[in-house]
Amino acid sequence: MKVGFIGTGSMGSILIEALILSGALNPEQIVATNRTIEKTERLAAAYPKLQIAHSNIDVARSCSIIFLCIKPAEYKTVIDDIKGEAGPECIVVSITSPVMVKQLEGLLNSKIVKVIPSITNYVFSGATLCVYGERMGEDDIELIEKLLSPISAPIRIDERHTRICSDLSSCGPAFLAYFIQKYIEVAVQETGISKDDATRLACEMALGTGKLLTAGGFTPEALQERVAVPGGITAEGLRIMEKELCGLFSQLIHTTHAKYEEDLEKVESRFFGTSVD
Ligand SMILES: NC(=O)C1=CN([C@@H]2O[C@H](COP(=O)(O)OP(=O)(O)OC[C@H]3O[C@@H](n4cnc5c(N)ncnc54)[C@H](O)[C@@H]3O)[C@@H](O)[C@H]2O)C=CC1
Ligand SMILES: O=C(O)[C@@H]1CCC=N1
Repeated sequence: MKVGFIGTGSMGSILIEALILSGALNPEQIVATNRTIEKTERLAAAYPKLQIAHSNIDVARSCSIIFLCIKPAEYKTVIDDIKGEAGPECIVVSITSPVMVKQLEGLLNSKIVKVIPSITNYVFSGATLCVYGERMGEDDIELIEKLLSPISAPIRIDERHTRICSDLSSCGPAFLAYFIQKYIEVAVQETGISKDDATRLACEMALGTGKLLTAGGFTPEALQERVAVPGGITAEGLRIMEKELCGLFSQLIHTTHAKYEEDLEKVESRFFGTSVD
């Protein structure tokens, strides 16, 4: 089985490396290309058996699974490139949230699955969000989940919830990292602790908290309750957070969803020419 990657930018290269390092794929099973081919050449320098393709058509011609690791604006070109080659037995995996499975089913004869990864997959953790198209049979689903399982927990989602699921799973690492960065910056400014010490402590804390909230069996509520002893210091900190952050998350979700609606419209107009703008 050959697995193709069109787009070896940030997410494409993370997926390729994670799949190789986890043992899910051997480098010789991978055929990859990118508009700027040097990006794929850099990957091939690290994994010499990985095959570089010099066009999107070559990837489609040689692979039974093709990952599209490109941005929404790039779909039209790539779909036009591969549609003559990606046949009914081929599984096309799209990793982009505002491109709908139905849109791809309308443009390609292949089986379609949307898989939204997360940077956390690089360390074999986090989710991959899966939306299966109508042409995906049980065997195809099993094949895709077998491929994704060594690097993630594949979780089936309703496509209507793509945005909020990717906010939590894929944008979440950046949001959490922002919180940690600000906490460190202020700790340094206010107390004179070194940035290195503060960073080490905060990052070890984040790792341990993640473990408690997964394997450790804690819910977020139970964890707070356990740490915030009555009359203690954590409770005072939580009181401030509740006061200062209460509107933040709904603003965050409204903002990501508004941007998503914009992207959906742009994709619709590029594919079908029916945008309002
Ligand atoms: N970065 C992340 O954490 C996540 C990204 N995604 C999604 O993955 C998609 C790609 O994101 P990134 O990898 O971060 O973007 P990126 O810009 O780093 O990578 C896209 C790659 O596609 C290549 N490309 C563009 N047009 C092409 C064409 N016609 N043929 C071949 N290659 C072409 C570009 O040269 C670039 O290397 C986006 O839709 C993003 O929303 C999804 C989940 C997480
Ligand atoms: O920032 C972005 O648009 C992508 C989607 C999910 C994570 N990164």
